[in-house]
Formats: sequence, structure tokens, C-alpha cells
Amino acid sequence: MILVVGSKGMLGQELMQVFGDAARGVDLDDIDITDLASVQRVLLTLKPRIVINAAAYTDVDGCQAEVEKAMQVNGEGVAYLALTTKEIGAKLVQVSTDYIFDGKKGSPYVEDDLASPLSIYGESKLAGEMNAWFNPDHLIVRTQWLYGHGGKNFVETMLKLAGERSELSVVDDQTGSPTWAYDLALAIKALLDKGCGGTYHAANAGFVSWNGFAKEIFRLAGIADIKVNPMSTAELNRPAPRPLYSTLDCSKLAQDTGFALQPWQQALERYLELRPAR
Ligand SMILES: NC(=O)C1=CN([C@@H]2O[C@H](COP(=O)(O)OP(=O)(O)OC[C@H]3O[C@@H](n4cnc5c(N)ncnc54)[C@H](OP(=O)(O)O)[C@@H]3O)[C@@H](O)[C@H]2O)C=CC1
Ligand SMILES: Cc1cn([C@H]2C[C@H](O)[C@@H](COP(=O)(O)OP(=O)(O)O[C@H]3O[C@@H](C)C(=O)[C@@H](O)[C@H]3O)O2)c(=O)[nH]c1=O
Repeated sequence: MILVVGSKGMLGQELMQVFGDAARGVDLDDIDITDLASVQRVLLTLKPRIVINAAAYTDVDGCQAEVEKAMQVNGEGVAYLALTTKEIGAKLVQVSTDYIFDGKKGSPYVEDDLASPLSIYGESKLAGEMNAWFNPDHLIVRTQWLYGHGGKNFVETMLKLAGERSELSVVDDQTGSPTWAYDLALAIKALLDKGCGGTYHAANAGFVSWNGFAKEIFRLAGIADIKVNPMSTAELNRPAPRPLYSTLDCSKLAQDTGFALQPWQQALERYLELRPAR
């Protein structure tokens, strides 16, 4: 059995869809990953073969203010999962982020590039990656700019704002690859099907700025009566610094599994098509 921890989250819900009957899900009502006794109770009872950790504290600005919570959920929680999965002979899949990089490389990041997080969220997720190594049988999958059904995300925020305003300012100096959580779940399945371990990057193909992403969301959603103005990250002045260029090179994933994520525009189009039904 595959245990999805954080199964009610945005990625967790897609993992439950993709793995179907092979998966069982737990979330905060059943397990608190910051509590070793809770992790041991659930894992020693259920004895999964694989644990996918999709639980995290993902509010990037929130992490900047709540450092201890960020380190506990995104860092220590992973240590507890790694130690306990090792104890029961299970594999640990840890989901991580482009925000472990500083965005100064100027070209897509490969798995071995040096991590240098700018924010507390990025630091806590890097701590989580390192803690995953407590279980030698681990798979770390880094992704970025996720959106999906049933989650708070940029696509849903833009569509909501379009109903309230006629003009928006969106940053045009941060570049990344918007990634559909469903496609990421398929990539994780492909990696597990091939028995892969170590670190992989998985994001939809191509890249864009948040501003360009917003414009494409409105174009595909048929929303013409909204103006999207450019804005710099400095002008937006959010509490947590973000990397300016953090696209992920996903060729290792393609080489080792034969699976490549579709271009981000196609994924977004499909997501918007399916959205009313979900
Ligand atoms: N969202 C994004 O843009 C990106 C996300 N990622 C990574 O992908 C993974 C999935 O992210 P996403 O689906 O957006 O996350 P969500 O925030 O949507 O879901 C996380 C889930 O974990 C639960 N959770 C929080 N704390 C604990 C805890 N202590 N014990 C057990 N469960 C807990 C949350 O419950 P509750 O809601 O009640 O707090 C929620 O159900 C994370 O590792 C994230 O860092 C990587 C790159 C981009
Ligand atoms: C709502 C809004 C956002 N923005 C900007 C702020 C930010 O730089 C960008 C996206 O906003 P978000 O709050 O969705 O971004 P953010 O929380 O930084 O998203 C990140 O989340 C974590 C969990 C990750 O791991 C990252 O890969 C990334 O997806 O758009 C505007 O410029 N105008 C707006 O009206």
C-alpha cells in the first residue's frame, strides 16, 4: 500500500486520484508529522510499502513570520517520516521546491546544482530534503508553481480577482514553470514504477513570468475585460524574497522514466476544461 501523507492538500488530492485503490490517504486529522509518536503510531499500524509526503506548510510569507512552525512541519516532520519509514522498510517520497535555489544561475537548475534558499520556506524545505536522507531508500521530487483542483493557488486567485476587478498588477520579473499538480502526480508514479531513488526535478515544460501566466489564464478562460499590468517584485514588496529565475531542468526524469511533463500551456488548458466538473 502507498500512504499519501497530506492527502487533503492540493497535490495530495491528485496523488489519491492517480494511485487510486493502491493508495490510502492521511492528513492532519489522522497524523501530525511534527509529532514522532503520531508518525510512529500511523506508520507502524498501517505498514505501507511507500510513503509519499505531500504535507507541508506552504504559505511562503507565513513561513517568514512563523519560522519555528516552518522548520517543524517542513524540516523536522520529514526526519520523523524518514526514520520511521526506514524502521518499517518503506520508501519515502519527499516533495520539494524550486525555492531551495536563489534563482541567480540564469539557466534551468539541474538536480546537483547548489541550493541557496532566499526565504524561510526555502530553508525549511531544504532541511526537509536533507532529513529525507535519514532513510537511504528515498526519492526527492522538486517541483514549482503548482496549481490544482481543490487548492489555494495562483490560477484560482487570478480567476477570483477577475470577478472583482477590471485591472491587476502582476510581477513580470520572476520566471518559472507553472505546473499542474495532476501532471506532477503522474511523474511521481512514473518514478515509482521505475523504482527510481535520489533527487529529480518535475515541472511542466516551458517557462513564463507570473504576469505572462496570468494573461494566459485569462485568455484560455475567455476573460477579455481585464487589464494585466506589469509590476516588479521590489514594487510588490512581499515579506519573503522569491527567486527571480528558478526553472527546473527535467531531463533526468525523462531519461530515467521515459515520462516528460506536457508544456505548461497545454496543462493549463486541460485544467481549465476539467475545472467546472471538479
Ligand atoms: N504549492 C506550490 O506551489 C508548491 C508546492 N510544493 C511542495 O509540494 C508539496 C504539496 O504542496 P501543496 O499540495 O501545495 O500543499 P497544501 O498546502 O495544499 O497541502 C498540504 C497538506 O498538508 C497538511 N498538513 C500541514 N501540516 C501538517 C502536519 N503537521 N501533519 C500532517 N499534515 C499536515 C495540510 O493541512 P492543513 O491545510 O489543514 O494545514 C494540507 O492538507 C509540499 O511539499 C510543497 O512544499 C513545491 C513547489 C510548489
Ligand atoms: C495575487 C497576486 C500575486 N502576485 C505575485 C506574487 C508572487 O510573486 C506571484 C505568485 O503568488 P503566489 O502567492 O501564488 O506565489 P508563491 O507563494 O511565492 O508560490 C510559491 O509557492 C511555494 C509553495 C512554492 O514552492 C513555489 O514553487 C511557488 O509556487 O505572483 C502579483 O504580482 N499580483 C497579484 O495580484
